[in-house]
Amino acid sequence: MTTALTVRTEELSVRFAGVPALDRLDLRLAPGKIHGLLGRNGSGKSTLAATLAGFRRSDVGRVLIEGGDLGAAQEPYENAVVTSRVCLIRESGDFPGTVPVKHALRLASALRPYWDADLAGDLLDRFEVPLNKRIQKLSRGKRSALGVVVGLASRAPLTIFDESYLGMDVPSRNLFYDMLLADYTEVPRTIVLSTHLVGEVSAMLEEVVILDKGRLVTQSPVDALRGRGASIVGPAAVVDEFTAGFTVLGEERLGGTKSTTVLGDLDPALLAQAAAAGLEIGQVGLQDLFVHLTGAQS
Ligand SMILES: Nc1ncnc2c1ncn2[C@@H]1O[C@H](COP(=O)(O)OP(=O)(O)OP(=O)(O)O)[C@@H](O)[C@H]1O
Repeated sequence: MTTALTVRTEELSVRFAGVPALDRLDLRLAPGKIHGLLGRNGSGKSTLAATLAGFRRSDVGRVLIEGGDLGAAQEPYENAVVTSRVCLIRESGDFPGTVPVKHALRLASALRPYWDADLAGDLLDRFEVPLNKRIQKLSRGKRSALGVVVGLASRAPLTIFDESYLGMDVPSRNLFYDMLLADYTEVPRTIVLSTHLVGEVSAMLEEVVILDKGRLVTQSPVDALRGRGASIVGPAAVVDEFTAGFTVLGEERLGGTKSTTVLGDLDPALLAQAAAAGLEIGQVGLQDLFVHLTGAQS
């Protein structure tokens, strides 16, 4: 049984040729949760993932990892005790291309103190990754699946998937999400899913970190974030009247019925007024909030 790790960053900045990819980030990733690391292309997700995993050094500020069998806070960079407990899976795979899959698995099992060989075998079967094929001969999707197998079977107390599953087709991604949830329930650990496919992963996430141009836009439990908006459904004219004055995130129409997504708190008096007017109030989708907060186009 592994013990989940806590991650903190203090004023974390990483620059490339003087240009900040991460700009003074103060974060805390609570242990034993599934965190979404969300941001548009170039927002700094991969840089943050690599810095948390100790692949990259910070220019200013620091990353601290603590809890579990690590105890007191330690920095991951050039720290083998920490990095053996942190598994970062990137889309590139980071595997040597010339060796067969089974060699890569042997290497992973030697490096990972919580490796579960039975789980690795089961996942390889489910994703149909051939053991004897050289990694460079695998299709992009199967290479991604190998990354996912290693990431899950490592059972690392901090596991980060940096868009590692994007090369997989939809059925394989759905299998990944199912296997991740099942194994996380059995062996809770701190999971970070970096993605811009917000709609696909939103049901799994407990907390989100949203980055934009290297800056922290928000860090929040998903429910609290969803509570920052609402969808109002009902006859179009009534919806329009009710939502006048709110910031509108999106609108959809089906015949005379309209659904408008708004930002802002709806207090109990307003909710009662909406119900009396025959309107239905629902939760706002994470994707809509993400688009609004980052100025992205859906
Ligand atoms: N090795 C590098 N050298 C120079 N600039 C880099 C390097 N890696 C990242 N950057 C820059 O840092 C910024 C953040 O990039 P990063 O890859 O972390 O973003 P991302 O959110 O993961 O993007 P994507 O979703 O497109 O993968 C970008 O402006 C990128 O061009």
